[in-house]
Amino acid sequence: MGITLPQSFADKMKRLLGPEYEAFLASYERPRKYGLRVNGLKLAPEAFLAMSPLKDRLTPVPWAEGAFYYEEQDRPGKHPHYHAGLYYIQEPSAMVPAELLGVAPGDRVLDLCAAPGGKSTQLAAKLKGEGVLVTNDNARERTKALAKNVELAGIRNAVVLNEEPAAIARVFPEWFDKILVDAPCSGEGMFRKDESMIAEWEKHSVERCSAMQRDILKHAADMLAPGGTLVYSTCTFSPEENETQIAELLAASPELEVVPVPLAYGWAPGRPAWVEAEAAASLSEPRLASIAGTVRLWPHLTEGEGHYAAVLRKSGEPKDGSLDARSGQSSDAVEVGKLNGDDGGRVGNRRSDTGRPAANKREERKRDREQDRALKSAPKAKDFRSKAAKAALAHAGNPSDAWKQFGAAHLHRLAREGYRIVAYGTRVYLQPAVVPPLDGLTVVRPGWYVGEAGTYRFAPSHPLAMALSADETRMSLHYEAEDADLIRYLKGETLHIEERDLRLRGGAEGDESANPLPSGYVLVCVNDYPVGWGKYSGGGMLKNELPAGWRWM
Ligand SMILES: C[S@@+](CC[C@H](N)C(=O)[O-])C[C@H]1O[C@@H](n2cnc3c(N)ncnc32)[C@H](O)[C@@H]1O
Repeated sequence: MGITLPQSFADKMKRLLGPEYEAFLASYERPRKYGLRVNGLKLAPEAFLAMSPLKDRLTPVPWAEGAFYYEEQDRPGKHPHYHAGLYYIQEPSAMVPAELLGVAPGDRVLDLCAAPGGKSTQLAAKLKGEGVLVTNDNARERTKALAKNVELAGIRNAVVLNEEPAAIARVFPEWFDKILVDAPCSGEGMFRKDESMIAEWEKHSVERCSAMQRDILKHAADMLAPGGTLVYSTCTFSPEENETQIAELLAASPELEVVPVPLAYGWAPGRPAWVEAEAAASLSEPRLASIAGTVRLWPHLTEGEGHYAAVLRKSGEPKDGSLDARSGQSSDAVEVGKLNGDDGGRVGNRRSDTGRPAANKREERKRDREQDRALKSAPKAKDFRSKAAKAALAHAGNPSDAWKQFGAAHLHRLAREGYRIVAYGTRVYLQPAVVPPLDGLTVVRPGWYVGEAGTYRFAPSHPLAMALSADETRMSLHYEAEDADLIRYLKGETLHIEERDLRLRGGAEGDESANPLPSGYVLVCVNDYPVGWGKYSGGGMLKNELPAGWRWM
């Protein structure tokens, strides 16, 4: 066998599994499974299959919407479709918890232990842009990857936090319809996927993880609205982190009950008999037995790595009646706040985030300088903007106005209902209107980061580009995935374009005069899906606006 399991782990599994142990052990001889999940926020699985070079090599993961197994050599992370956020690479078993949560458009959803964001992107796709996703991780560094994945996936209705669950519970008591606790765990189910997890396991004991899980679950239960659903999941086998956690939660929260997971695809029932004695004694016989309704994914029985999941429901009816009724009113109110733990809407843009060698960064800076020089010497298009439009651009001071002016000039029928504009300094975000004040919380993203208001111009953000559709912009440029110019764009280079290739649309709110094109921001797309902004000022040269941290390396 390629993998050497820790002896104490092997002994424990042998004791737990009895005659099944040999089959379990044999699963370590088989290759791990690779999965990707099509981003339903951007396109349907059929549309993806119709254009993907992988189409004949993908086979469906039966338990997740738009999910497929791929082969190791396919390397889907190295393709323009990946840079357009058309799919997320995710281990197939890890897709189960978000499927079990039953999220529907309009729900208030919390992903409490979310980084790097695989399940958040899955949950957001189920919201279809309606309702809100609060996504959190208590590890500051990890929230950078979380925010970046939220933005790559084009999620508009997410708030990203970097907090302990107790602090979030103070702001959101009984507030969420759906909560996912994908808990930090000892990772025993991941030994085959990632051997470094074995060393991690030796560091993070089952006992230490159990204590963390108990604390997280307690606060999660406090944040669940009456009638709401909570899914608890781990990627470990140890009963202390699985069935025992659920037993303790049921004992502490009489209003929670297990919703049995239907068994299919080789999934196996949870094991009430494995609950530790003290926890078992604190439950009535039927409540203890109900833990059989939780689910175990064993690598020898199903096509994925080891996982555990439990679905729990809180008794009672949702407080304010229909979820739709609570979806919030649109508002133009501007809130000016300070971003705690601010990484400035530039997660992908900060040098320290890239983890790349200094030589690469020097090259990038050199390329940027060359690009600026080339653009300065290119012939300029006539500036057709009216005097009033130019004056309006020097808005000096109000970030909200700057955003609106940008919208009038560059966007086309962007729906804004259900969002409020929130300004943190000069940065502008659109926040789902139902979100309460986030005072006292470490906020990584208070909403959809749409751009930054400078004194004379509004710079649209990369996350704005990633969450738009081409139809919502006034100018877009479309490439096939194989086009060498597209790869050059993704590498940060200036492009030479034919003006006639720009696709133009009318002004926002019917205002065709705001900015007679072609001049200004262009949404660059692979097929119909955005990969970033370019800036066109005539002369056939498109300035590359892709932030350094988002480029193809
Ligand atoms: C299994 S990972 C989450 C994976 C993630 N759900 C995904 O699908 O990409 C568990 C996460 O919990 C975070 N975590 C650990 N303790 C936490 C706590 N007390 N509150 C919130 N998050 C915590 C860890 O930093 C880690 O990112």
